[in-house]
Amino acid sequence: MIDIKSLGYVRVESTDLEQWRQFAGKVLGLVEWRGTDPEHLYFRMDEVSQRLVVEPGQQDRLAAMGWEVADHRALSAAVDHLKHHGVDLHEATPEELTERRVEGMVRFEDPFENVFELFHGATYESRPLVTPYANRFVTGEQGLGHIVVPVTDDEEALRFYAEVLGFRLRDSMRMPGELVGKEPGSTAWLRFLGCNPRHHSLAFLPMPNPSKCVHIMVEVEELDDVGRALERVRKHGARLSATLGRHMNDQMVSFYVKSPGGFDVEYGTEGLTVDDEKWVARESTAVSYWGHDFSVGAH
Ligand SMILES: Cc1ccc(O)c(O)c1CC[C@@H]1C(=O)CC[C@]2(C)C(=O)CC[C@@H]12
Ligand SMILES: [Fe+2]
Repeated sequence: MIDIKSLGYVRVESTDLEQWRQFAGKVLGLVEWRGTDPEHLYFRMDEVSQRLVVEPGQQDRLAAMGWEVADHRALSAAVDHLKHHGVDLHEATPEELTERRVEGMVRFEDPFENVFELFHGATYESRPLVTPYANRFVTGEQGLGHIVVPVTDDEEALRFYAEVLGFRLRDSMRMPGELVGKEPGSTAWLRFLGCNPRHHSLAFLPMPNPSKCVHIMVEVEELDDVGRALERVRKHGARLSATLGRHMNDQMVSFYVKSPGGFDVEYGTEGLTVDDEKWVARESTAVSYWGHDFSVGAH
């Protein structure tokens, strides 16, 4: 069994760390924090020592997603389960553990070369977080937000994430197959999966993406925090990918902005929380109730 509790951290590879420093701090309102590698950038969103890590690299892309499990027993049960399913595992080196400030970690790839890290025992800080714009992030048992990854086979993706990793299906959206290179008239599925009360922590889009990420979403407590962030997007000349809108499936009010990583960051509030005992997975028939004009991202 794998019992993933939440999306714990995101690691990004960057050709220009200064751009990420400005974007994460000034646009998103994250708090830069000292970490073990002076060449890396570390950002806090809450008490956890590092929620976003930016490492220098040859490309601008997602490096890894960190998924948190409860403790050492949960991690070793997950390792047994993954081995049983034939997943190739890399055990963290002592250096990797030190740099991530976690007690245990294993890394593996899904069938589409998306990099997953399962970890336990992250450090957390005594110093309360003071964000630059007094924005407060919704984290806790809901984790840092959600992530949408690219896949090339929507059936295999659902099998792997639900049957092997234990995510629960929360919602689906139908896309015309020809949009993603399948035969005309066929269907491709966009799936939204959860592992805690957050409506979705992981979603996939059946379309390849060189940045290895479609977007990550961070949630703030107040609509005013979203509005202020939208003003900072303009002020700092960041590119909007979609206008403000309210999603149908998780009812989140959000906008999308281009990050220096080549993928978007969705910045939202009022996301739906669900109870697995009562939840029924359905098919949403629109991206949004209103807004979310993605055509602004084309220019
Ligand atoms: C549809 C939806 C529901 C909840 C979300 O948090 C969410 O991000 C989305 C949109 C997902 C997706 C995207 O991010 C890139 C552009 C996409 C592929 C579309 O053109 C439709 C759905 C969009
Ligand atoms: Fe999203």
